[in-house]
Amino acid sequence: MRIDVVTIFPEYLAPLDVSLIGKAATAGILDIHVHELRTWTHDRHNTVDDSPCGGGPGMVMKPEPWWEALTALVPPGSEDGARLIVPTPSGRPFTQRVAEDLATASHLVFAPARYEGIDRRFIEAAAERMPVEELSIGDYVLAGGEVAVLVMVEAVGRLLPGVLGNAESAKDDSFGHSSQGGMAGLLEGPVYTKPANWDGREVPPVLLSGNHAVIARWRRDEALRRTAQTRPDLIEALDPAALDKKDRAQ
Ligand SMILES: COC(=O)c1ccnc(N)c1
Repeated sequence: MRIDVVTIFPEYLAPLDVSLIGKAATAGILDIHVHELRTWTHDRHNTVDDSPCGGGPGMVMKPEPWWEALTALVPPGSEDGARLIVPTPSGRPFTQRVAEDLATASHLVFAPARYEGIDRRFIEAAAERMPVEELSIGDYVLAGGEVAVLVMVEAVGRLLPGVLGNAESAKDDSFGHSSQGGMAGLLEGPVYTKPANWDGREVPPVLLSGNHAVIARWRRDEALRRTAQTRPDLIEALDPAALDKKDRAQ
């Protein structure tokens, strides 16, 4: 997968060079390129923004530099498999399922905006050439979309084959939200490791029983319990077929 990020703060994306995403890039699984938006400006001040039409506070990012950047990174005729991702608080929620969908793309271009956002006409023109996803990482406003790009690249990148070692395989995501396996759509329950007794607190005996069927049932019950307590909306969203009769009895 090729990833292009266009930003006026390239240094914000430096963390992409470390940890698993950095390893994936080194291994050639991810081909990540960060670009300075001002590369595609031509005036003396490298202007990327201007005052909002119709008045109002702040500044709006001009469409021209973004359009030139997108055209350079996705030349006409090479749109197949390319998707433009625009991080914005007014986008649809970025979820594990969205990450799994984006992981199927061959080319992602991220357009993190600063200020009050990007002139709408850029989004509309881009949507005539390739799928455009306006995505939010949560219900809060950031100074810029770069942090959201880091979140999305990590969530998507870790799903690509070969990025995670077997030990951390994404198909058994241990922090919930995986849409695979028996925990599909549930939050993960509590996890434990050695010692069996710490601070006078015992590991649940079932986990030491060696009975894998009973352990799997206990883990699913705990996942259901935590999901019902923390995110009852996820229970509502569950496919009824995914709940067996024991679940329904709960
Ligand atoms: C400027 O971008 C944001 O403020 C932003 C982007 C993505 N998700 C959010 N919740 C905020």
